[in-house]
Amino acid sequence: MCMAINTAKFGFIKRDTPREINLDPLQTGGILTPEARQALQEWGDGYSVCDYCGGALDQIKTPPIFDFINKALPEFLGCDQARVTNGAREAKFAVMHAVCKEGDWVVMDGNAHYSSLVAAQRARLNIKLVEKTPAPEYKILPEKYAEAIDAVKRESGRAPALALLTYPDGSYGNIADAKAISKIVHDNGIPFLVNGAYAIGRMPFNAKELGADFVSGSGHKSMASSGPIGVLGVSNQYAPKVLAKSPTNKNKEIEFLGCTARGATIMTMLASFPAVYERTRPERWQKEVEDARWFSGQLESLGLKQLGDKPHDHDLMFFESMPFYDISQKADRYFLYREMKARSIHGIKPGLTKNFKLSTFGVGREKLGIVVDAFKEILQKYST
Ligand SMILES: Cc1ncc(COP(=O)(O)O)c(C=O)c1O
Repeated sequence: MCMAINTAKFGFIKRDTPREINLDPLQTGGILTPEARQALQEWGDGYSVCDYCGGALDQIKTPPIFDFINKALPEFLGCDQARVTNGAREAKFAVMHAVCKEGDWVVMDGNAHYSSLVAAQRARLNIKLVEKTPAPEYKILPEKYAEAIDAVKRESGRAPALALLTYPDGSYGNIADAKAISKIVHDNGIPFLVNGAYAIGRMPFNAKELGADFVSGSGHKSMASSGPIGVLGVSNQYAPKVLAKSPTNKNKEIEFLGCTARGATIMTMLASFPAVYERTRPERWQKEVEDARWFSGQLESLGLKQLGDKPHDHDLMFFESMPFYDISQKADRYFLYREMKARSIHGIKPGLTKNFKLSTFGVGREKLGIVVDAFKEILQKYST
């Protein structure tokens, strides 16, 4: 018998997260520009971008998706060709699936995001993680790629089919020497994928300068876009494999199942692109780095400890926060979340007190000062 579905809890739902100040690493670079917010409303109907379809997403001339994907995006990424995907993970999977075969090995940094591992597993690859240095730095050193490649050769009798670097990584915001890693990887005849989910759209980034054959980026994480959307850059050398077309449906690229971000997501990316392009200029990024370093110094003066690269070169930072952990032993583990929420500051996960990640991207010195004061007030309140 068919039961009637109770729909009472669905329909329009207001988001109640206080967002006066947002420090959530997953969100700071994805906050929409006013133009993207407008685009969301304008292009929100299903396949809205397909009014004048040219047979494939990247061929649509009106709106100017063709120009974005085939002209602006390759230039922005510093690579020969580009596509949009449904996320950084889909870009990584497309590369792995196209250039590796089942049972091959992929070498990736020990700070790699879970989505890199899952993408490799979905492509039925074996994974060798490149060792990181111990706490508190957790650095990825180029020579460790050589060691991991040699280990794969020894254990499997063949070279890895792909190497991946997370640039920067999503835990500590560490920026490894991609150029040096690229040289080692290429000297071993291995193609190189740089996952720039936290770089592309935030900071200056150029695939060719880093020595990458492929790059992946995340629109919802770093390009002020409504998710899910990502970007993929590929060199001409590997484009025939990654962008191969279907023998039956000649317009459709196999790795993207024909078309990817075909609606409001791509239109928010286009809408934000002028602002995103501007914010990645070196002088703008330098200000972000200075803000991050200032914030790190302020928190350290309160007894917290920033792990990872120091001085830090990115807005994503990991803090060990023992003073808050000590308070949680007397109060409860949600006290910090509650106190921050009461001040309309979002970003520290509920229940975390011993350590947490934060991002200062786009927050600005004034609001970062408010956050520092909030931490001070909370420490004082519970010390009495
Ligand atoms: C370093 C890194 N890469 C990739 C991803 C996944 O990005 P996407 O959601 O665009 O697939 C994340 C998500 O947190 C990440 O931290």
